[in-house]
Amino acid sequence: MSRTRIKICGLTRPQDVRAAVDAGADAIGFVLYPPSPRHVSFDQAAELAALLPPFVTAVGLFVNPDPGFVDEALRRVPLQLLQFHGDEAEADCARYGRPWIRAARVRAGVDLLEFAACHPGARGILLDAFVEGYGGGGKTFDWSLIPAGLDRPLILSGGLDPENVREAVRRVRPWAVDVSSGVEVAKGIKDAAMMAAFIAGVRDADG
Ligand SMILES: O=C(O)c1ccccc1NCC(=O)[C@H](O)[C@H](O)COP(=O)(O)O
Repeated sequence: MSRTRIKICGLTRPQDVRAAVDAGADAIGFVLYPPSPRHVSFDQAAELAALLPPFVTAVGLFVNPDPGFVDEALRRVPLQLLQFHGDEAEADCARYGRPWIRAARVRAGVDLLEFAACHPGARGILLDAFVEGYGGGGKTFDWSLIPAGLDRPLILSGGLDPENVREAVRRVRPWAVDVSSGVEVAKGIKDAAMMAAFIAGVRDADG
């Protein structure tokens, strides 16, 4: 069984990027969505992404972006993966010719298999809670709503933290987990000990 990959999202400080990498994160998410309190500018994101060693993925996070905004981000920030977290259709994501993951905000009545079918080009589907402001809400969703038979990597997100991540991994067995609020002392300010505890919990659940 392959180990669960780990994305930590919403980093804004170099020391937090270094701590996340040292703790074993596989991917680092940069919020390129100005309304978010975790938003970073292209220059900030470029500085932070430059700290990533080989084999740690820089993820650019967008919410319903104008195409020109993403084009400029791709010119100025060394991103290996795009994450679309709004209401984007397949074509809105595919137009950049870069690998992407597509977030689904989960609540009762959302057909996740249909959602995935509407996003055939997405490398993975990130399942997040349905929160105000699109994401980063620190809220879990009912994991029993996750259907069997998703045809590509599932990234479990939404309200994960060092205390619940073992149960999350053991129950859902996702390809990856994603966390933001659960390893923070304030929005955008990550805590090294909390990140290390989160990753240790994932490794513990992987066995
Ligand atoms: O992090 C944000 O501020 C954010 C704002 C708007 C859309 C998405 C956002 N984050 C996307 C992520 O991938 C978060 O890690 C995910 O929503 C989980 O957040 P949390 O529940 O706080 O762990």
